Amino acid sequence: ITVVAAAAAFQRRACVASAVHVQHDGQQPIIEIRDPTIARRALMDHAEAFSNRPLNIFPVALVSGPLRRHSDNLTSVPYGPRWRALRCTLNAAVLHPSRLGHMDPLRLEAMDTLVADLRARCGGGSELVVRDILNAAVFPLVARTCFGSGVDDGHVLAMRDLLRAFVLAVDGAKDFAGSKMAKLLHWRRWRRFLAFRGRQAELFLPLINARRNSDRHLGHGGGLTPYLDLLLDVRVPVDDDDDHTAGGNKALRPLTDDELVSLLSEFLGAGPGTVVSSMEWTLAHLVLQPDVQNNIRREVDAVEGALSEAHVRQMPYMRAVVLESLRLHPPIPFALRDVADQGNAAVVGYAAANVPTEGARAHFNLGEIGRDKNAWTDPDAFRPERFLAGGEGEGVGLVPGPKEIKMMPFGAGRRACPGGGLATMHVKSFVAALVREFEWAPPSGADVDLAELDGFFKVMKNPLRAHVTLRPQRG
Ligand code: HEM
Repeated sequence: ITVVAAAAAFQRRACVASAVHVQHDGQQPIIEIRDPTIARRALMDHAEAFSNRPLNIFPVALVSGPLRRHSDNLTSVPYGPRWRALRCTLNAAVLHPSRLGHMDPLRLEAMDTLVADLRARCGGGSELVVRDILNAAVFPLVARTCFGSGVDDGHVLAMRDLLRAFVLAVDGAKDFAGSKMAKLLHWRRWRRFLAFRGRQAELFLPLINARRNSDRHLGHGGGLTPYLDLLLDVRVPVDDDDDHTAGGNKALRPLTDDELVSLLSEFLGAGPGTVVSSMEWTLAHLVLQPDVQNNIRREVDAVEGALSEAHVRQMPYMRAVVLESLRLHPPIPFALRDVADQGNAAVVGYAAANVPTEGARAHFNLGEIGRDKNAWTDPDAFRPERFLAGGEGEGVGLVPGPKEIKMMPFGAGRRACPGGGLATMHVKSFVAALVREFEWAPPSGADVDLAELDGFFKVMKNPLRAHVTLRPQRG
């Protein structure tokens, strides 16, 4: 959640001409990188220097003072043994490719719920705004991946509402970032913002304690282990220092309640918003390009029965569509890094004497990087075919390898997003179900507006409205 929140705090900059742009946000210089070659040099060749995010990633600190480091999540923890332990835990839980199929029962249930909801709303055919409908299906899926399938609907709804309110508050927090005077002027909103932390704890701690006191090791039976269970079992180094760990001080401890709340809210914040944003952008392009929709339908209609992970994994055109959507509309606008010293600033191509860059942040502009005209022909066009065999994007994956960056919607280097496989599996599966059951067309007398809004997530400025019609029964 901190990654996406941070992105919200720093809106898209006006200057798009140069590959690197420096400005101050009132507190520290921000070096914005828009060029994939510079991004690769920093994140791959100088990975060591660009492996941490800024500590003060929110416009205001949620937990301040010495307590701050004690409530780290994976996004904020410095690169080191604790980061490694947390990242392995997340991978082991749900993100490892071998685990994606274990989520089929939960995902298929969520897809059925979504299809039933849309059927009920569209009748013979009707115009719908889809974002909230998508979110209503995706959020419970992510919440149950996190807390287990036993969490009741009321609790899921409360978490969803809290997260939604938090997103709005982060967008609003820009007004009081930075200055004490602004905090005084906006004190009501500032206090409300700080209260989120407490409300998250109130919602999560009963679930954490219930799980802690249950026989949670029984009954997974080779199925999906909730993320929370793994967090309760993990032990992290007491001393988060590579030298000490290597030197023998390998004392371990369980995670604190504060850390658990941070990690769980990171999971709930990272998943649904990004996935729904990506689904909405993808559907918008399908509405605009019926030929693309039909190509997907050919792959989807070839599947008999449930759209399992194994089936969806075998759909090259669908994969290409989702990659193209992420290239053009990365749901998180920026990847952030610390630029600890002047030397690191030189790596990204900026070390001018007139702006001290010591202690700066690097903002990798993911949208601009994905539309680089040296990497792509006609970079602003939605053309999934580029990712098929023989296309200029053949071999491009979710996260770039060390040699070349052509797009990086999930970031790059050591701190790249570990959730890409899971997220794209969700997007592909839901879109497959929606294209199988419904025809998607523009609303009558209106067009689809592809304008972007860089808020907490990069979303459609005007939420997608589509004419949705139930397809005739097949076979
Ligand atoms: C379409 C969906 C998603 C997009 C576009 C996305 C994008 C990103 C980006 C751009 C970053 C920063 C990478 C960097 O700094 O190089 C990131 C980090 C992260 N994401 Fe995602 N993400 C998505 C879904 C998810 C999901 C589903 C999860 C977890 C369930 C997740 C968990 C994380 C975590 C934990 C980090 C921090 C990793 C670290 O610092 O080691 N993300 N994500």
